[in-house]
Order: sequence, then structure tokens, then C-alpha cells
Amino acid sequence: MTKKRAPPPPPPPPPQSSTPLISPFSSSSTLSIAVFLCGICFALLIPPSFFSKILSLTFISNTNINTNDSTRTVSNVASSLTLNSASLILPQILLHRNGEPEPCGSLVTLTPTSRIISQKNTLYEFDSSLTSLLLNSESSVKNNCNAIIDLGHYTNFCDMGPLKTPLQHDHEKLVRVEGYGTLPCSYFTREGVRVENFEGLMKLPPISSPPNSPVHLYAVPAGRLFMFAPSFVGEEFHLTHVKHPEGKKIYLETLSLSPKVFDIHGFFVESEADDIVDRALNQKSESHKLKRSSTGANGYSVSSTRTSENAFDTHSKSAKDLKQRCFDVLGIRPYRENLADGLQVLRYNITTAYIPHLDWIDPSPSLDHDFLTGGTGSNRYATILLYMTDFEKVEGGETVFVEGKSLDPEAPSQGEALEDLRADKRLTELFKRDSWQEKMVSQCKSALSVSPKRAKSVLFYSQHPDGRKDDASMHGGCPVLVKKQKWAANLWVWNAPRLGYPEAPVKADRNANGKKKQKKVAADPRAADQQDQQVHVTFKNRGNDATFKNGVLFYEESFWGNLHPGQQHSVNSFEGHIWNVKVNDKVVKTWIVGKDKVQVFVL
Ligand SMILES: O=C(O)CCC(=O)C(=O)O
Ligand SMILES: [Fe+2]
Repeated sequence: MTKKRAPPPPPPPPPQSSTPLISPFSSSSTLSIAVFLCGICFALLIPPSFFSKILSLTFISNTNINTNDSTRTVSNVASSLTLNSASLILPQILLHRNGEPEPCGSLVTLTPTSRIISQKNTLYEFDSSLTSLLLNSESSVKNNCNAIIDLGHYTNFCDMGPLKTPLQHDHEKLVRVEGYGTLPCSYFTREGVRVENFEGLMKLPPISSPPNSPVHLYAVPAGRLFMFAPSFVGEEFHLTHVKHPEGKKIYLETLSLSPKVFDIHGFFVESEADDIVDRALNQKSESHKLKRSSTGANGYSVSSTRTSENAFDTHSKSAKDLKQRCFDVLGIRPYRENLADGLQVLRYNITTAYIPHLDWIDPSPSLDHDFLTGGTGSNRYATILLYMTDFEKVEGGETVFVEGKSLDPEAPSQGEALEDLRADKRLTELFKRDSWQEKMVSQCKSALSVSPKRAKSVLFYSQHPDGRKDDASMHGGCPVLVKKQKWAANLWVWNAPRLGYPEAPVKADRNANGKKKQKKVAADPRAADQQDQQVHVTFKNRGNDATFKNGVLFYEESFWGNLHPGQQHSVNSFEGHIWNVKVNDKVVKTWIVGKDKVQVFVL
């Protein structure tokens, strides 16, 4: 059964200035160009083994594509730039589609031209160039993805088309692939580090690796997010690029392949666990304080199958640090506040539970938001669950993934577990026969379940890598079987701007203000519509009026950021949007966005 989820908390803290894209490599573009063009310098930087793979280069323009056939006719190898063979050497690549453990073909040897290297070294140009090189590569013929990576296929993989490409913050910056006009993929390492330029690609094989070790690259379609690609339970992903608050190591251990579930070792620390609980207990604001949990995307309604209590922590230091770390772990850079749901803190007492559900929110007819992630919509993509208390298996309170296989080879079947439960007098006193709680306890004992441990955390995905909802991600909070409190929290990350934000996707037949609109037939209707109507708005507090000293900006009722003297926020909004300034929880100013393309509201 798919349950609707609680409304997301108010959009959290101020949009932060973008953090630079991750680079595990000490990159400097000037240095990189110099290095690329200087065979001698280069020889000092990489292991001599790579020299065995030197090929001369050709730059290919104009290509005839036969998408049904793996053989491609490449014509007009016009601007043939044969370079000094020592100048451009890239590791051999094993290319994967996002989230897939099996590479999609045999080793790919890339032979970029000096033109590509010297002119296309920004992040977006790099994505475009690498996609073009992969498309033109002769070696990516047969593959294990039940398809041939011919030009048409690979192109379609990276560019899912206007109806299936969610608009990300940087959509306008993407550089279409030369000769094809399609959107490029972005490329990640197995651990979720984005490869930003050729210099970075060159440095990927660890110095200690055997000669000619190939590099596994994960291609993520335009508009989509990176997803880990484990091939066996127990497989680890060491995230040496993610900063741990106490300098420890963070790594993922695969708990299940479908649903995709991981134990994130070292994600957070005990002091953060204590802080989360303290803050939840001390939350004063009506919308954020601890109270009986609700379900559904349409406001607060208490459900009989979600009996926990919850609170929200959107902008404490711990919440912000955890959200940032969560994005780092997931390979999503830069951090984007509009993809993050606030930290939701949960408390369960004896017998309370949350019935199996999807975190992916069911579309609501009364909301204009486009939840359909197989298309251009936005919805929950990944969840990181944090546990603050220790529970033994017999004490219940696990998180159960009802479609997942138990890690315990001795686990009973669901029927056996139900029999055991009914033979236990204490448990029969706790749960009515045939109640959802009784059924759930039997699922918790037989399916994949994770027992809470202080400062332990789990990651799972609610979508497939291409955005479709993953029904296997059905999970729940198991009934607590003893007199003890379970404290947990979740961080939800959306695949594109989330419900409640001005840049969130709206249903195809609505405009940004919820009014029905005529369907347009255009090459990229979404991009055109959204751009047409977008208004760039700046909110400023000049500090001239003491009334606004503690001003806080809200998009309608959703927290946006502090607007104290000297502070300002620039956002893309739409005509008719309502922005409020509150002081001590009271609205002291309301602005309604007008027609002009650029507007400034000043306190
Ligand atoms: O409490 C748990 O273990 C799971 C909670 C959960 O799934 C949720 O709040 O969405
Ligand atoms: Fe959930």
C-alpha cells in the first residue's frame, strides 16, 4: 500500500551561496592546459605505464548515424589534428550507466584533440566533450546493458528528451554535444565524485594501481542525479572526499541491491545525535515542535497507521551540517537548499509504528506540483535515516524494507514469524490479532530490517536512476515492543526543486500560478514556459528601519532565510508569488511579485 506522506516542512534556511563543484583533484585550469600541451611536463605527472596506450588523434565532425546498427559510418573526418602522441593520454574507460554495476561495453580508449582539451575545459564543456568523445569512440560497441551503445542509443541515454529531463539549477549552462545537438551526460566515479575536466580524468587511476588499470565512469543523464551502483551485498564505497566532523572515515556498506539500501558508516557522531534530540524537545514553533505525526501532502492530518511523533529541525547548525554532508555523500554538488527537506525528527513509544510506505509522494489532484519523476517532475529521491537510540532486535523499532531480503540467514518466513508472535503472550497483549501492527511485526522479523543504533545511519533510494518511482523502496518504522523510546530522524533529498519552492516543476497543463493554460507545442515547452514567466526578485534589508531588525523572509509560510539589516536574497520567482517578512512570528510585510522581469523589494 502506498501511503501519502506528511507535508514537507517549511523550506529550510537561507539559500546559501553556491559552494564550488567538488574536485578531489587540485585543479587549476591554466595549469591543466599547460600540462596537456607539454609532453615533457606530463611525463612527470603520470605513471609511465600509460604511455603504452598512446594513439594519434582525429577530431571528428559531421557523423552519419545508423541507430539500428552497431556499425557507424563516420564521414568527413575533416579537421584531423594529429598531435604529438605524448601530449594527450587518458586512462581507458569502462563506462557505466548511472546506478548500474555492469559496464556498458568493452574498454574505451579516448583520443581527444588539442582543440577539445584547450577550448573545452570548463565543467559543462567537459561534459559535452567527453560525451562526444564517447559517442565517437570505436571501442564502445558491444555491451552488457542489453543494448548497443550506438550513437542514437547513447545520445538518448544522456538526453532523455524535453519531457523526461527535469530542470536543474544549471540547466541553462549545459553545452549541447557538438554534431548531435543533444544534452550531454555528467560523469562520476564509483564513489560519486564528479569528474570535472580532462585533467581530473587523467588523474583517476590511483598511482598504486596496476599498469593500464581502467577507470570506471558512471554516466548520469542530463537533469538526473548520481546513484551508487553496488553489485553485491556487503560491497563497500569509501567516501574519502567527504569530510567527517571528527576526521573519521565515511563509507557505505551495501545492505540490499533492490531496494538499494546502504549502511553509511561514520555519517554522524554521538554529539550530533544528542543535539538533534535536544532541539526536537525544545522546539517551540507550532509547525516544528514535536507532535503526533501526520501523513499526506495536503496539510496536517493524523493517521491511524503512523502513530509516531515528529518534529522538524530546518536550520540549526547540526541540521545544516547534516544536510550538507548528506549531499556530499550522495554526490550532489553544489548543495541546493531547494532539493533538501528539513531534518524530520521522529519519536516512537511502545507499540507505535509507521506502516510500510514509500517516501515518494503520491501526486495530489489538488496540488499543481508535478510529482511525476519519470518525466520532469520532482519528488523524494533518496532518504538518509539517522538513529539516535540503541535497540536490540527483540525490542523492535527496526526500519523494515518489506521487499528486501533479510541479512539473517536464519530469519523466519513471515508465516513463521506470525506464529512465533502469537505464541508470545506479552506480544499478543500489545497488538490485536490481525491488526496492521501485528502483520508488521511479522514482516519486521522476516524481511530486511535495520535495528536502530546510536549514531548509525542508513541510505536508500525511492527512485530508479532514470527517475521512475522504485516500488521496492517500500519501508516502515516497526512497532516498538518494549517500554523504551526510539529516536530517529530523516533527511530527504529530492531529484529536482521540491514542492513549495518557486522553481519547482508544475503540472504540464498549469502555469506557475496554478491556472490552467493552453498546452504549447514547442521544442522544449517546459524550458520555454518557465523562462518566459520567471521573475528575478531581490529582497533587501537596508537596515534603516529598526522594526525589521530581526526580519525573516518567508515564501508564503515557508521559511526562506533571515533578512536582517544588510542581508539580501535573490531568487527566481513568478508573478503572483507572495513573500512575507516576519518578526517574532508575525507578518510585518507582504510583497506580491509583479510582472516586471527584475524586481527589488527593500525594507
Ligand atoms: O522510523 C523509521 O524507522 C522509518 C521512518 C520513516 O520511514 C519515515 O518517517 O518516512
Ligand atoms: Fe519513510
